[in-house]
Amino acid sequence: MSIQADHIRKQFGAFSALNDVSLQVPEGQLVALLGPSGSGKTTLLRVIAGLEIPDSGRVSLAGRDVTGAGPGERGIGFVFQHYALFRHMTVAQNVAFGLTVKGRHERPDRATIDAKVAELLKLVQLDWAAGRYPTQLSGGQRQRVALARALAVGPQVLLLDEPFGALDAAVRQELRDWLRELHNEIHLTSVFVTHDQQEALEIADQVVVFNEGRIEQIGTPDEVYEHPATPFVYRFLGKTNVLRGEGVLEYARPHDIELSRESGGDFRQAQIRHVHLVGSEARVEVQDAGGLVLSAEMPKAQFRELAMGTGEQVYYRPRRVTRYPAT
Ligand SMILES: Nc1ncnc2c1ncn2[C@@H]1O[C@H](COP(=O)(O)OP(=O)(O)OP(=O)(O)O)[C@@H](O)[C@H]1O
Repeated sequence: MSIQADHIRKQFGAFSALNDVSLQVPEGQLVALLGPSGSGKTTLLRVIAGLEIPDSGRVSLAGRDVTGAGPGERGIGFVFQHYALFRHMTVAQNVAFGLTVKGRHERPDRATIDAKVAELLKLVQLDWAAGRYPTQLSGGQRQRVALARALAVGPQVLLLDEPFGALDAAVRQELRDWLRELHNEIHLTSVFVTHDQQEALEIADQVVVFNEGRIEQIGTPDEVYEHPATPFVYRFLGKTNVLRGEGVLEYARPHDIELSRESGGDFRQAQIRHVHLVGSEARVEVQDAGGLVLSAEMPKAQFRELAMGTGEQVYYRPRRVTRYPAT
């Protein structure tokens, strides 16, 4: 089911949480709402879900205006950061919950529910855990149960609010890859909120970048990363070297700062201030004669070839510079 939000405004008292936000999610896409804390991502998700009524604007699902419809009438599944599983129910009972509480006429029979639960647990790779209780599972496993539970009622749209926010880095990465694969399999129109750039860039079809209740840019991960529309998007999506901060703004990514032992061409002289070796990367901080401090990143092997260390003279050149008019 496609989602369309048109000119949404939402105030909380004098505070403008959403300020004329418009967004289109084509059927079957996985879209990330990305932005700093308080920028309005969750509010938009709640407006789409019908948990929050916008002051003005329109929400349509599959072309049908649902602005005034309650959450129950929208065919939406939810997964939140804090997996609200029922502790006294097994995994299978948790997944079955949405089906068992349906009205008598809509409720499938027991055998159909059992078959659906088995199918969903297989989908989230937890068929072995059907009889366990939530406390006997890891955080990542619980989040997969929450997802299976959301899918059980056959939603047309899935909304995820920081679904992996409470988990540690390795589990996050694993669930991220897994969610992308799951999405490739079931193609359910999905919107997820995150403040993690990497997460958005890695798994979304489209990334929507929020800032202070407005959308700064919408594009594929490659579009927003390679061609950030505004200085805010550039800075939010990765480490930024500010080559010039007045008049015209000039930014460069650390991996676009080239270092050399040799002078010449457009290389400028600098001194190495720090070297951090992190995993397979070398992060090198240099300071040039004008006092400008820059961060350069390269594969460790490449840095070793330079055979240089802290305090030594080096030459640098930004390979790629992005310019914005100063506002
Ligand atoms: N019910 C409410 N009453 C008053 N203010 C609210 C309410 N809900 C949200 N806000 C405010 O609206 C702003 C946007 O909140 P929202 O939750 O949409 O941000 P977010 O981008 O999802 O941030 P986070 O990543 O921290 O969840 C915040 O400043 C928040 O304090």
